[in-house]
Amino acid sequence: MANIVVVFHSGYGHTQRVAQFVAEGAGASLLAIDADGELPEGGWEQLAAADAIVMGAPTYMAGPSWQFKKFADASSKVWFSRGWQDKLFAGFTNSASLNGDKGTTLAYLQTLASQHGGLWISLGQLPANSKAATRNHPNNLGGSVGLLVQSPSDASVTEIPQGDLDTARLFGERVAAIATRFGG
Ligand SMILES: Cc1cc2nc3c(=O)[nH]c(=O)nc-3n(C[C@H](O)[C@H](O)[C@H](O)COP(=O)(O)O)c2cc1C
Repeated sequence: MANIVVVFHSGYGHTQRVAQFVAEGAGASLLAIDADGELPEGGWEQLAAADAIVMGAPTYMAGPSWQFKKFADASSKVWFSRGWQDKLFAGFTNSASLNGDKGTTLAYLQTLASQHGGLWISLGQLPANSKAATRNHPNNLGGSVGLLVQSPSDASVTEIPQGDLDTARLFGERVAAIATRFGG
């Protein structure tokens, strides 16, 4: 079975719930970036051993949270030694608005993976964008580069639209299937 790590930051718990669904689908371990932008002890070693790294962050002001960015900046040490070269990568973001400029966060995550010499796994799901489509349908937000999730601004962590959570689980399954194909 492939060794997949979901590394994420979540300020208020919503992105953490999404990370749990991705991890469930992928059979992955969760690695949380804390409120100071730090990994727990052994976190960097866990990432070094991973076949695939799924990166997740909430969208704050049109980009990843500063805690995620601190993690990304700290990964420059790994970048320099090409430690993540040819690993599989994927990414997700969550924000309050339907759009909310999530695209810039995903583009950032994809670019970060590319700086590390990684291979990017896209979402791989058709959008549910017909008149009949609802927020209960997978990929109702129409992502392609990665997973998009909306947590309405007044929603508790248990009120994230089910279709987005289903999208997250399916995305995790895709990452696992591809990692296995790559020999993970
Ligand atoms: C500082 C800050 C900036 C935010 N900026 C955006 C934004 O640009 N677009 C958006 O749709 N939501 C924005 N939000 C809403 C969050 O993305 C949303 O509440 C998300 O669910 C938070 O995830 P978390 O609970 O994992 O921290 C912002 C929230 C905060 C605290």
